Amino acid sequence: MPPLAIALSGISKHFGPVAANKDVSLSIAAGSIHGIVGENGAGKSTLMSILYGFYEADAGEIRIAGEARQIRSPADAIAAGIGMVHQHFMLVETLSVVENIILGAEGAAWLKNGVGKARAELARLAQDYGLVIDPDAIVGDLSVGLQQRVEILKALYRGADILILDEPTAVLTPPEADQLFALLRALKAQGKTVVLITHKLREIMDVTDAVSVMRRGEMVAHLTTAETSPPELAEAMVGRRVLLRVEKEARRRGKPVLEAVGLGVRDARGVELLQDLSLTLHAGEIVGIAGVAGNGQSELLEVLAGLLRSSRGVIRLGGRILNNADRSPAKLRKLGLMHIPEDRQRTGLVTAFSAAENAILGYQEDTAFGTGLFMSPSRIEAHARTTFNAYDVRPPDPGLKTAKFSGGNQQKIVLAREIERHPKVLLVGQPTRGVDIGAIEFIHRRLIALRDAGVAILLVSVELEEVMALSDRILAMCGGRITGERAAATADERDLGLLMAGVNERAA
Ligand SMILES: Nc1ncnc2c1ncn2[C@@H]1O[C@H](COP(=O)(O)OP(=O)(O)OP(=O)(O)O)[C@@H](O)[C@H]1O
Repeated sequence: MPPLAIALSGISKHFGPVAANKDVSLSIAAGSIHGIVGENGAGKSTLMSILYGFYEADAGEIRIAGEARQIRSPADAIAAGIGMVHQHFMLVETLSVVENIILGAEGAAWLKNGVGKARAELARLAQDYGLVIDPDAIVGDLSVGLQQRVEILKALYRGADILILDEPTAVLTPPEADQLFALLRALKAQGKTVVLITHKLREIMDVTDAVSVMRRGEMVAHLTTAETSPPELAEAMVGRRVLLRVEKEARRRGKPVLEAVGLGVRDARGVELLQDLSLTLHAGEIVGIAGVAGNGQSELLEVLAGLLRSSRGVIRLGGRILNNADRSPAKLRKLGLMHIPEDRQRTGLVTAFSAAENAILGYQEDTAFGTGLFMSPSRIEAHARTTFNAYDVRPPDPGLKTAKFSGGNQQKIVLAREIERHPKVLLVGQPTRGVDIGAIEFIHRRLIALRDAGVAILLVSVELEEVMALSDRILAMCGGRITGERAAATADERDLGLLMAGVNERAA
């Protein structure tokens, strides 16, 4: 038997009435890449937070490299050789890479001699793992992929032998994800142990040696990756068979509903983020946007949703021209244009509010919930209970603060709110980010049902597979422009990849 890097036994953790971990045991071989999968709210992050000392377990034992350890704080975890890369990075954006890496590790002396030592160490790590990065770059100026690299370097700098990554690819573009996996393999080759939480079964199959499955707080399966398959994993996670592809029938689209002609958007410095962009959304169709993140897709959604002003161009909704003043999100909602924003934490939710309040955010003036001082808490709560049951939000507790829900369940609260308001036009950004596969299946079905009912849907997703599966038409974007259009039924990945890089072979 190879030595175990991590052996957890009998770990339990309650949050009030919620049993987030129930008598969980987990063994991870040293020098392996070990995946952890499970539905939203299954308890994956909680288990890893216990291992990293954010939470203390109610019961159970932690052994690291064979030795029983009390881990009461991240400092204890770091001392035990554990590093963690969180879903939301914990870097100081105004500091440089090297400053971030030594921050907290070197005490007050870092100003004088810490930097020199850290530079040498960074150069060594760059050499060993191909982790090239400019030590003097300001972290806030780096892409998300590079910021994640800084987090990994930070853990390695502190001597981590075990690296935990919580949904690391949720925020990465596909090429960045490939680079990350190359790095994880290099870490493994050097004898490090990697724990990877992800919802993407493709990633589990690609990169892990073994995988553990959690369901409703319990560990339900430990499998060798080479001996399992995505359908088997999906079934173990969800407790039923999951359809891993989208089923939709061809439909004839209706009249144009939303039209944009010659749209332009500039940032504060005058840089053009959208250039001369035109598109038409028809009733009963899903138009997908394919593009590498950062090529104007986010701005397109935001300008159509009234969150960003256009510098030029015309937007027509239901045949009527809307000027900038007509286009506040509240006015657009009244006209039947709903928006599921890409970033649930920043624009989708107020996480300090209760789940019931978030479930009506933006629609609080609906008289169904009472008016003004006479808002009806019982009606708001009943509304939340109904939608949470329909969308399987866990726990289905309207009074719980939204920050206390797992990421995927927060996403479901936003989706339910916008989808169930009977939109005419639905703008959707990253609908399944951080969402488990059972819920993805459900969300995809809801979107197809909306389209079949005549809703015009614009879909932005970094998952090209999702864009190809859901859309009727695909528009590729590069550099703030639309570089080509394809019917989804005949689109192929290579051709779309070229369009996303700005090359239109068919037009050439
Ligand atoms: N600080 C907290 N207070 C109250 N409840 C919590 C807290 N943290 C987690 N929970 C609850 O514990 C359960 C497990 O959550 P956890 O974040 O571990 O799930 P997860 O498997 O990581 O989910 P996801 O895939 O959506 O990230 C959920 O029901 C969640 O609402």
